[in-house]
Amino acid sequence: MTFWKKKRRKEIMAEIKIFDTTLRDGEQTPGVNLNVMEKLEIARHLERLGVDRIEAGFPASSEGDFQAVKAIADTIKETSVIALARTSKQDIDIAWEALKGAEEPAIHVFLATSPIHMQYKLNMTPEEVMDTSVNMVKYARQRFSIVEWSAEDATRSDWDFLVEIIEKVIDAGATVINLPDTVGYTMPEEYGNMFKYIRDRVPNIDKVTLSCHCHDDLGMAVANSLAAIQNGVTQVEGTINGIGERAGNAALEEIAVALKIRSDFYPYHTNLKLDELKRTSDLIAKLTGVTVQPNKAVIGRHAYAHESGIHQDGVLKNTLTYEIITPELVGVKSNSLVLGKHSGRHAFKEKVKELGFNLIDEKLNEAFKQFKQLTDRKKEISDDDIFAILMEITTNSHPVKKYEMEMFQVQYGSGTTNIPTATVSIKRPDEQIVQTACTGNGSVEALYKAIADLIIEDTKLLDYQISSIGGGKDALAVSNIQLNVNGEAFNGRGTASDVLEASANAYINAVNRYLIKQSTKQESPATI
Ligand SMILES: CC(=O)SCCNC(=O)CCNC(=O)[C@H](O)C(C)(C)COP(=O)(O)OP(=O)(O)OC[C@H]1O[C@@H](n2cnc3c(N)ncnc32)[C@H](O)[C@@H]1OP(=O)(O)O
Ligand SMILES: CC(C)C(=O)C(=O)O
Ligand SMILES: [Mg+2]
Repeated sequence: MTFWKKKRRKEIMAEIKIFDTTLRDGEQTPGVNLNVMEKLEIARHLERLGVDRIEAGFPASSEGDFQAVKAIADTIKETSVIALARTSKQDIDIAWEALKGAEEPAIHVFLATSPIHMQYKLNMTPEEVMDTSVNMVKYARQRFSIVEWSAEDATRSDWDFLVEIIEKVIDAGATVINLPDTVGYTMPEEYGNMFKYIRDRVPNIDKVTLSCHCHDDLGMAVANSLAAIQNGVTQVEGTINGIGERAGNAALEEIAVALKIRSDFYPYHTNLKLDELKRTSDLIAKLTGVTVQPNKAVIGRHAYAHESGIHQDGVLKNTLTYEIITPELVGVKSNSLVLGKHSGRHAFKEKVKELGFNLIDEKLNEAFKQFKQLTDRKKEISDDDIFAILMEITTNSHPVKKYEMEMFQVQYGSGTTNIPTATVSIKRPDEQIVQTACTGNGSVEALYKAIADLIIEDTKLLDYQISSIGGGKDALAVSNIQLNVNGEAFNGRGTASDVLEASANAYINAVNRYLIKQSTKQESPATI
């Protein structure tokens, strides 16, 4: 295609807005519990990725969510920030308090419309659902110029009821209508037909943006979203890496890249900077502790790897034989700056930029110091190693007093005479240094028993994973754990060049995340 033909085609390609709900629906992934600093860093990455709207949370649901939405609304200026609310004046008021500092405050009000939800969950008649939706959309419009209304469980709702209620909420002032497939039940053709049915019958439908929101229970979330787009939807909701409640949400990276690669078939485009996808995905995987499966479409680690001889032969002759997406398109770098023992500040600063971080001088110096310490222990420093340092620096600097590991020693043993024994010394938040020794069936168990003894909070290990980042025998160990702290689940992560040190760091990290959450609760009441 010539340059002018391409330009002309782009002009006639309709724009699809990307609504990212990684921080709201994505955080509903079991065990995921992001703190304010982490959410803010994710929001910065989403802003740079070019999403059109960030759903930052559900402010009325908790103090932590309120704080995070407020911090994001006050900081993110290039992207519209939206928050979720039930059809309740109190939820809408709390959302306003969190969002009023945003460039363009927007609210997302939802109420279920399916018979099963109305009867059993809400205990409301269809008429009550209709009146409540209309009244709360009107109420929200008194403050917000953008009001999205969602018919929760739309795909199991009566289509004629949807036609009726949608017309009324648009008259009440809704500016976006979202029809979610809340339980991932629908099929592509059926979902597309539902949007067509609504567009053909709701007389004022052209006044609003139509939005889709799909879950992946039957593995159809991306296909369903594309079918919705083909039937008049101009906003698509989803999460990066497809994380979310149950089987997750539609993976935004898959939708955006499908639209790009098959632009011959789909006359649509998004505003995403596709080469930002990989680092955004990496950050979210690491902060949430939800790792991306290696064969995941678009951003999985194997998505660009060719294993078998015939494929390798084909790729060597012409990459197009087996590669429909180039790794560069989504920001998978093949030959970027390699850093090591002899690298200086300039190269390090460049690498920090390349990895998507923007650090003030003080933090940059701290990161450089940690990088240099690592080069004393490790010959080759990978991007993943540097990424781990930067994440700790940017998201772990909350002023709350935390637990710190002072020293630990593990004596390994097998058989009946040598019992694994760990001696641990930690500094508690009140600065007191305490020490104990414990035995266990293995080194990690002995270590964790000793740490648990010294931690004041009641802790119980729910899940433990260990993996490595980078290659070679001096790769960094990463431990991702889930810990019950005083009755609530927290993810913890730890990185170190030693497996036991990474494991210990993960345990302490999970408890410190609990402390950060507690301090957020005390700092500012969300109730107004
Ligand atoms: C499809 C979705 O993703 S919806 C969003 C889901 N997200 C969340 O639930 C966020 C986390 N949730 C929470 O922290 C809590 O559930 C809270 C704070 C929101 C509410 O907690 P509680 O007041 O203890 O209520 P609980 O969760 O037990 O029950 C939900 C109540 O909200 C009602 N409700 C559910 N949806 C709506 C709605 N859209 N509008 C108004 N009320 C609603 C339910 O009927 C129920 O009311 P009831 O107490 O009169 O029976
Ligand atoms: C709140 C709504 C939009 C939702 O997440 C769903 O229905 O899945
Ligand atoms: Mg959802």
